[in-house]
Amino acid sequence: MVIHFSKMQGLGNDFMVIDQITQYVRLTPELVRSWSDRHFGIGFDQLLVVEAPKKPDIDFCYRIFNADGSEVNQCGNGARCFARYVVEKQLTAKRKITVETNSGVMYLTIEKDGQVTVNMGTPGLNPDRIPLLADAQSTQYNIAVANDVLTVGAASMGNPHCVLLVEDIDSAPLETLGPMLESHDAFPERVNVGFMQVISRSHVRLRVYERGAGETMACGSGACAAMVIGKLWNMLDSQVRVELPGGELDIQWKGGDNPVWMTGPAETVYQGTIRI
Ligand SMILES: N[C@@H](CCC[C@H](N)C(=O)O)C(=O)O
Repeated sequence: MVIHFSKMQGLGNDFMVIDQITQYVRLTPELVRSWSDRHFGIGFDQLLVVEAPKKPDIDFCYRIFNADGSEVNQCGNGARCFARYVVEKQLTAKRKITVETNSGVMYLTIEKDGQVTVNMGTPGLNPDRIPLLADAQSTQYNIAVANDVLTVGAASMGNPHCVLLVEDIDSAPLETLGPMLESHDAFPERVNVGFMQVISRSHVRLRVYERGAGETMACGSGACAAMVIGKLWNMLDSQVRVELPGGELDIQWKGGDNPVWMTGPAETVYQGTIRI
């Protein structure tokens, strides 16, 4: 059987995208891992799957798998690629697209310049929603890691994130702390780990060690979570430029129950087929 796919990227966070409307493949963690392998497979951080809507008022269902084969509920850079994919593949002619993920509904808008704006929804700050094992909601949590206690912020953007403030992201101990925090007992569903350097109230630098994928060139939901946490720490304004190794995102959040808005690029790298 031959599967048609697109290879896409948003700020270097790269994806294999498949359409499960006009073709069908039974996805298993083993198959996803074999495709994600950068030496023996196609190579990607996440697999994005386009499915037919299950409800009225929804255009598509959007499923996400990490490189390690785990299925997750959110991918911000992926959402921008998803919007470009369904239009390029002529699955819709709409420029405003409503998609349903396992964690809720997302609204994607393709701008005139080709960038995509995503309504990422309201951040979840309650520990149960993140999920994080903590007695009460707080803007800062102390986590014991390797004979040290780290102070982190935590939020759900549909997926779990924790964020550490660092002086310089280039020298941040991402390779050691990233995996330790990713699978720390305090985060029962594991966590994406952001290292944020605040440059000014409207500009941060960020590196993210992603759950199930390791360090990526950019993490859209991680950029949103970092902005939310930086604003809760009163270090950031409502509109912030988040600079990641792969490029920049514009993130807006007015606080409270307002949604987080993310704008950035998305691009098809090539289209291909693979036999399974
Ligand atoms: N790269 C993504 C996030 C992908 C999922 C994440 N690794 C998780 O496990 O939650 C983004 O751009 O948001």
